[in-house]
Parts: sequence; structure tokens; C-alpha cells
Amino acid sequence: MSTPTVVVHRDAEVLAQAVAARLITRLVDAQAAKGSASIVLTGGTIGIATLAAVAANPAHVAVDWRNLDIWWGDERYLPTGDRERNETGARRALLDHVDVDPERVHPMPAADSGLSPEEAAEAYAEALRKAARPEDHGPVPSFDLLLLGLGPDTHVASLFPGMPALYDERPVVAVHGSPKPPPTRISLTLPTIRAARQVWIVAAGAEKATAVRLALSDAGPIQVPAAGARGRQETLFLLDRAAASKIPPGLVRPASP
Ligand SMILES: O=C1O[C@H](COP(=O)(O)O)[C@@H](O)[C@H](O)[C@H]1O
Repeated sequence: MSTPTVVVHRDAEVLAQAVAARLITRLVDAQAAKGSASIVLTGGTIGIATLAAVAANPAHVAVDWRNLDIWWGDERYLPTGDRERNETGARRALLDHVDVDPERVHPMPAADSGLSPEEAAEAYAEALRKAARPEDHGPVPSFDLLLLGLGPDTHVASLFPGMPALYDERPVVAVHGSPKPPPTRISLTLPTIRAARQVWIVAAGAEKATAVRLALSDAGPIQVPAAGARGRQETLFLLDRAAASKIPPGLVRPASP
């Protein structure tokens, strides 16, 4: 697992634009190296703002969107098209505006799928298993990029402190009784998150500052799920100044004047 690098931008708007530019470069580089790429999307305020910034950045045309597999890190278990679904937010902000291959967009099942949350989690795990290649050495692909938001309680994806999902070794799990609404969710687990080549944790706002500090500490992942979210090759904490305000100064690389 990689040691995190922290990059700080002036405010949430600049952060979203900077992450968007970085994301475009990451996908272009991965596609140049291998022909295709994979990304795992997050929901949340800055996560969706970042996707909107990708759509607004003229450089997004450099990405071969049809040669991209798009997955989600977690989903709120709500009906298709519900405004609170992470999928709905991502489609409105970005996916409806670029030429993706619908076969390569992999939303987590919705509450109107006819599946129980457990069956939905197993179906998503099966889709990941089918997409994994021998060189991935595991049941899920080595995603080129996995994006995560960060909750004030240090949750990432739908992995909340102390909850059973954090003890689960399966690739995808159903989450019941989430402290943040809605209560029922589907989430990748930490082993799946750690299969990604790059994990970027994106956070903005003073209400995230303590969570950021804890996520960079040596706290255990049961108490601080974000402390267990690390990429195989690279882990980036991409923050605005307010979210970075409680971390030791030596760890920070300021990026915006
Ligand atoms: O519920 C969720 O929350 C987190 C963080 O959201 P934010 O609005 O506080 O930025 C998000 O990363 C996760 O995907 C989502 O389901």
C-alpha cells in the first residue's frame, strides 16, 4: 500500500477544477499505456462537483470515453433515477455529456431492481469478478483510478466507523443502518478499494478537517475507515485549505496560491 501524498488547493471550486484536470490526465495516460482505462466514481458534494468540472474542461475530449470502464465505490439503495443516487448525480454532471459506451458503465443495482441489497451486492461483486483479468491476481480489477469522498465521521464509500462492512472480506457488501441517510446502501469494501492502482480522497470544507487529520494518522480502519483507503501505487489526499487546516504542516504540498 502506498503512503499518502497531500495536495492543497485554495478553495472547493479550485479543488474541483484541479482534480478534474488531474483526472483527465490520469485517464489519458492509462489509455495511452494500455488502450483502455477504468475508474471508480464517488458521490458526495465535491465528488459530483469534480465530475461537473471534468465536463466543463475542454481537455476532456482527450479521453477516449468509449474505452473506459466506469464503476461506483458506493451507492444509496434507492430507485433508479432518484436524485440522491450517486449514479444519478454522475450521469447529470458528466456521463450524459460524454460519449461513454453504455455497456461499460456499471452502476450498482437500484432499489427497484427486484434484488435485495444483499443480492445487489453479490451481483456487483460478480460483475467485478468477470471484469478482473489474470494479471489482477484477485476477484476485482486493478482500477486505474478510484475516487473517494470523505465524511466528517471519516467514512469513505459507504464504510462507516465501527460497522460490520469493515470486517467483511467480500468485494462488495450491503450496508444497513447507515448513520447518514439513506440507511440502506451498497459499498465496495476496503480490500476492493485497495486493489486500485491509485486512490484519490477528495475533501473540501472545515467540517472535514478533523476527518482528514485522522485519515492521515495511524488510526485503524475500523475506527477511521479513511485511514484504510490506500492505493497500490499511489494515494492522494486532494484538499482545499479548510479541509487541510488540521494536518501537520510538513505533510502538505500547497498547490494553489
Ligand atoms: O453518502 C456519501 O457521502 C460521501 C461524502 O459526501 P459529502 O457530500 O460529505 O462530500 C460520499 O463520498 C459517498 O460516496 C456518498 O455515498
